[in-house]
Amino acid sequence: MGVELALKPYRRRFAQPLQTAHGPWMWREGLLIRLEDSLGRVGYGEVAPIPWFGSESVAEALAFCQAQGSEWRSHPVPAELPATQFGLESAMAELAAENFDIWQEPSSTAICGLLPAGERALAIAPQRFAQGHRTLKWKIGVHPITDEIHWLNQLVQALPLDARLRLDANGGLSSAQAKQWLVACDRVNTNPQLATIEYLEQPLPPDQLTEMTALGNGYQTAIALDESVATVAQLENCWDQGWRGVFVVKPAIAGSPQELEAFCQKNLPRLVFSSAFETVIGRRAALAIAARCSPAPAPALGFGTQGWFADNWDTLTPAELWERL
Ligand SMILES: O=C(O)CCC(=O)C1=CC=C[C@@H](O)[C@@H]1C(=O)O
Ligand SMILES: [Mg+2]
Repeated sequence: MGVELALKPYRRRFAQPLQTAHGPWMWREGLLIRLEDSLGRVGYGEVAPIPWFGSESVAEALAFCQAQGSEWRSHPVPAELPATQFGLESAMAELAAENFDIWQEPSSTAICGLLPAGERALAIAPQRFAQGHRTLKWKIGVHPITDEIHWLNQLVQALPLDARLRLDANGGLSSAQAKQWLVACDRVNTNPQLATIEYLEQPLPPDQLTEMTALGNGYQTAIALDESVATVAQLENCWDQGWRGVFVVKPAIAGSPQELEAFCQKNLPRLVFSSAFETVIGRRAALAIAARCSPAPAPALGFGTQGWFADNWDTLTPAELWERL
């Protein structure tokens, strides 16, 4: 059965640059995939790489897909192209599914609201709460640590008691700064009058797993790995090295969805699913994986990424988005 593959690269601009310890992110580049079989069934997929997390670039994904031509199904996607593995496998899964369009976007209470880095988080947090989010995520390691810890203390004073806060350092802290942050987090988490800090995400670079394990054992506040576990291979490696803290998983850059689901079902890890700032096409596939891998009660989904771009693509269906490009 012939399956035709069509590709559409895209670029979309953040309304405001996303500030993280990796630096400002202004443009999200990606690649949409459309498959159609001889029966007229269609499947969409998305390649949404994050090269600074270790994935391939859009150019590498495009070169691979174009080089395959009509033979694209006869060659396995190399492990070095995890975002391409996700995109192609998701598109094939949708093509084979009876009807992918029974789609239900999760409610805001099930989604973690994303706050801008810096002091602006103080003004945006109430808006996220008003939108229904009860878990919020704040990027740290962007401004001087004394300023950020000062803003943290203001933020938790302003949040309702049932709020949960995730702090994401994107591997940008030194060991001393990570300890400074964990002291500040434990001070909040031992005060029953304040909101809870759910975890400190990727405090150190991925090559410092031993230090992060020690931090996890030395403080009350949990540590989550993100950049350390970007692919299924890295998930398995950290698991095999004994990591039992939180695993933040971005399905769009993790590689094969089937392999990811197998890892989840085999090990039942403490998982938080996270967006790669993909479009509706990648989002639906990633959230479908999260739904299959997250036993209730699941932690809030790290998919508060809609509305961060300067376009209206988040309001479109996959077919409408494909036609728009
Ligand atoms: O995880 C979330 O809640 C939202 C997604 C998110 O924070 C990220 C997506 C992609 C790259 C990073 O800037 C960032 C992260 O590090 O988790
Ligand atoms: Mg992160």
